[in-house]
Amino acid sequence: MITTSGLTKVYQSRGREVTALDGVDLHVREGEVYGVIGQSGAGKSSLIRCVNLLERPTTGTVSVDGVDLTALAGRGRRAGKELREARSRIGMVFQHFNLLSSRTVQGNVELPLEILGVSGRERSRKALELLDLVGLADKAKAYPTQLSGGQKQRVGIARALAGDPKVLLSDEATSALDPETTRSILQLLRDLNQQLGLTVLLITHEMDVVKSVCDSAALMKRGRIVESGTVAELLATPGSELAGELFPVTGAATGPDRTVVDVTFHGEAAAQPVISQLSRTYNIDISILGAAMDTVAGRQIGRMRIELPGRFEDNVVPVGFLREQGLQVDVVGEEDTGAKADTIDDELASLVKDGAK
Ligand SMILES: Nc1ncnc2c1ncn2[C@@H]1O[C@H](COP(=O)(O)OP(=O)(O)OP(=O)(O)O)[C@@H](O)[C@H]1O
Repeated sequence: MITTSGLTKVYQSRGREVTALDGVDLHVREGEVYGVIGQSGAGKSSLIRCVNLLERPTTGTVSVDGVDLTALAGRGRRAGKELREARSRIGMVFQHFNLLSSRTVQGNVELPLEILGVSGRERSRKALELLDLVGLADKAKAYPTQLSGGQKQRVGIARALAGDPKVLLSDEATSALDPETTRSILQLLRDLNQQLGLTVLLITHEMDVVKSVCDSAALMKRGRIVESGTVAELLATPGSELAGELFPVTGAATGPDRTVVDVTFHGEAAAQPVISQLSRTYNIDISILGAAMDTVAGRQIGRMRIELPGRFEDNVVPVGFLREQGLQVDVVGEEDTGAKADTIDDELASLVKDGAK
């Protein structure tokens, strides 16, 4: 739904060049909620502003719903109209809401419809329908100053939906809100994503935002995307910084001759009682050193750091059992996990053969 290829943005600032985007390739699938996370100055705002061409990229292309927006830009009056039309199908939600204080709530939602030339009656019908959708049907005649931050953002979202967009861009939409209001706005974005099939690209500096609503995420640093994928893919990537931050687990071995293992659960495996099965099958005591279980984008997912008695060599079979259950297992402190994994497979194979004999 959204693709950027080799996107760069270089600003000229007081006689020197600032590279805000340095070759960004982004792929957002239709119907997903995609989060771009990064620290201040990483280039997130520049990226989102280049996606709807509020900011013209220095090089590279942006296409949204199959339309190459960069090709539409700067081709005289007619192309300008095409670009405006394409933009009207991309909704945008801002951190500070950007509502007009002189207009009522309904008037704010009607504004983009006025620009699109929609008739008065139809504008009013559409605005009231959208206000109902975001849970503000009773605030149509209120003014922005009479609303809470969360309500203002709901108006901002209703306004962003006025042009029936297929894509919603969210620029730190919850950064100015308290945690509870943040949750309700994120839930609204998720509901709209599901009810309307809306594709949502959001930028944030808060990992909790990614955790609670995103299907996929990308980590930005110094104008580049350094990691990206679905949450499940990220969790399955050993050493992924995003996965580590989404599911931080800590805890050190409680003594010598212990094996510490990080187990990541997702998909069907998350619902199975694997730890108790492991304990019963091999008659071993298992200590949980740390855990982070959560529902991410509606799926149960998590990570647990457990400790098994004995050295790694003594735990080859239990570790193999966990892997057989479809879990991702990383042995903490084992340097060459790839080689170890092969060793485990070989040893398991020979154990199975021995058993058959
Ligand atoms: N209009 C501009 N002129 C000059 N430099 C700019 C401009 N806009 C952004 N920059 C610079 O580009 C870099 C990336 O900024 P950007 O706002 O995209 O990052 P960000 O990740 O969104 O940060 P924040 O979360 O603080 O908004 C920064 O070094 C910033 O100073």
